[in-house]
Amino acid sequence: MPGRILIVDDEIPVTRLISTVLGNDGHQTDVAHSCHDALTLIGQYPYDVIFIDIKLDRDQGGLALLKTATAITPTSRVIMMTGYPDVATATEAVRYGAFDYLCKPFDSLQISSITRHAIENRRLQLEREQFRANLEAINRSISDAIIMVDQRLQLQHLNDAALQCGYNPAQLGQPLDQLSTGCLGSCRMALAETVRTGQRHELKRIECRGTGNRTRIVSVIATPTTSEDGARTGAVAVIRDETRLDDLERQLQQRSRFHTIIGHAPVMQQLYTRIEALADVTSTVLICGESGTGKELVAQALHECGARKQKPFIKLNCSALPEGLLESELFGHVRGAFTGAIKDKMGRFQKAHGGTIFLDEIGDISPSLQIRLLRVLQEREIERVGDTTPIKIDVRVIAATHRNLPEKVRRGEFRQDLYYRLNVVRLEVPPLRERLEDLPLLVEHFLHKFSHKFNRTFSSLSEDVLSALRNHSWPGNIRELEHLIEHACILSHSSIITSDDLPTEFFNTIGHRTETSHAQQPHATVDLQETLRRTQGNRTEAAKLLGISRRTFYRWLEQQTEP
Ligand SMILES: Nc1ncnc2c1ncn2[C@@H]1O[C@H](COP(=O)(O)OP(=O)(O)OP(=O)(O)O)[C@@H](O)[C@H]1O
Repeated sequence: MPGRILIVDDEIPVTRLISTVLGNDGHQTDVAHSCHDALTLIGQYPYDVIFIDIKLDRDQGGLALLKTATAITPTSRVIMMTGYPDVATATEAVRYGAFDYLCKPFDSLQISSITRHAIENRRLQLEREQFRANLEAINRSISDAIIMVDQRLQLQHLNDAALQCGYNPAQLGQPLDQLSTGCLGSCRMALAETVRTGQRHELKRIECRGTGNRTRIVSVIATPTTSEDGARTGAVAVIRDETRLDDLERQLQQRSRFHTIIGHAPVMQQLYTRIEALADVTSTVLICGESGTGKELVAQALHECGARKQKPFIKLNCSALPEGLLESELFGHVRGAFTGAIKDKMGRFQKAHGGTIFLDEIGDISPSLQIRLLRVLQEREIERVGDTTPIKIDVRVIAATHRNLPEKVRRGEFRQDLYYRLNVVRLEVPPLRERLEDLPLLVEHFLHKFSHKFNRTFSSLSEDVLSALRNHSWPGNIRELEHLIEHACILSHSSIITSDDLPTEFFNTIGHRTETSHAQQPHATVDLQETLRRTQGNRTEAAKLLGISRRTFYRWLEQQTEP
């Protein structure tokens, strides 16, 4: 490989010889006969090789030039020449950075060979440096943290991203087990494991507490490193921040519907997870929650999720029937058991055999029925009314109540032993006011439902209605919302539900704090007559102009015209 070479010697025959030989080898050569000339040339061009005579300028001037030249152009390979070789000078020259040493007299073969080696050596060094620079650029630019250790588990390398994981360059050379990054150090454990076993070690989606207060989700892959001859040299860990991916996946996994239950609020996600976990648990489940929160839907989902889903799901509202009738509904009766029992009747427990029975409003059953139910739950067998023959049943019992059962137990109105039997597993269904973020989703669901039912299209709610809904306290929960939307759909003349379509009572309910609460009273500064004049008597336009509903406008108008 041809190079550019400087030959520095005050002996003209020497410079001529070298120049001729190297010129013949295809190199480009420059010659200097003094230190001064040499430095001028070195300052202009980074030579591949520089030949310097040690005795330059009739002194040891060559060594001084060597020092200066290697400082100016550190990658140039300097070959020292002397006619009086001795070990001390050679050692000194190498110490100052000379690449090699040539003793006079030398022949053309020696010149060619030493130059070739020097150029090759320089090329390799430059290549290595370029490689290192590239590697560093890559290291800096990638967002994955990279941590390298040697076989003794001493920290060898960190990239910029590793600083985010709590490492810092001052720790280089320190043993891993003495490093503190303010976390559990899972990545260090992975590295140690890889060094110990020589195997790749992977940790998926673990928490990384690194710097700052933000906990990140990261994946770690530790891989063994080896030298060229295959000997193990340590391990490298790549730590990838997957927080965003994890968040997105979590969002994707968040369900806005579970069986027939609508809702994507975090409390609902927890509920869905619990329902799934309980799907095949045979223990009694007690579903608690205010009226209208969807307890029945939860019971249904529990049944649908489990292995019994092909079998019957039988429900019974325990507060809907008088005691005698309820008893016969639950357990069945035989002909003649009581007046009017003209034939045998199968009870709901028997009908639910193999499946699930859902006992709604369990808190309302009478004390005598409580005893009978307790026995059924304990013995898993029933006796029909008017018959003492026990009948085995295989039924999963799900009960629900909107009442405070512990309070009823405390007051002696509900048997404690039955409460414990029912309360083996308990599910709480949150009230709507605790998951108002689900309002738009529920509204959309019901608009869709009533579009279907009334064979019309209800697409949305006006902004003021939506904000009124958000400010309502929802004592009747989702049932109340469902009825409200149904009412509005019936009254609505368009596909958009406005506040005119809502029942007046809705605006009078406690907890309502919206436009309508300020709409109860016309603001003193609002001149309705003036607004009407501006809209040429058009009341709808006037209401719009004031940003209130038409109905509110009428009410204000009435109030302002009252004597
Ligand atoms: N999450 C929900 N998604 C869709 N509809 C719901 C939801 N929760 C309740 N509903 C609807 O609201 C109404 C009342 O629900 P459900 O009967 O399940 O409530 P509940 O808690 O059992 O009431 P109660 O205590 O009065 O028996 C039903 O029409 C039901 O479809």
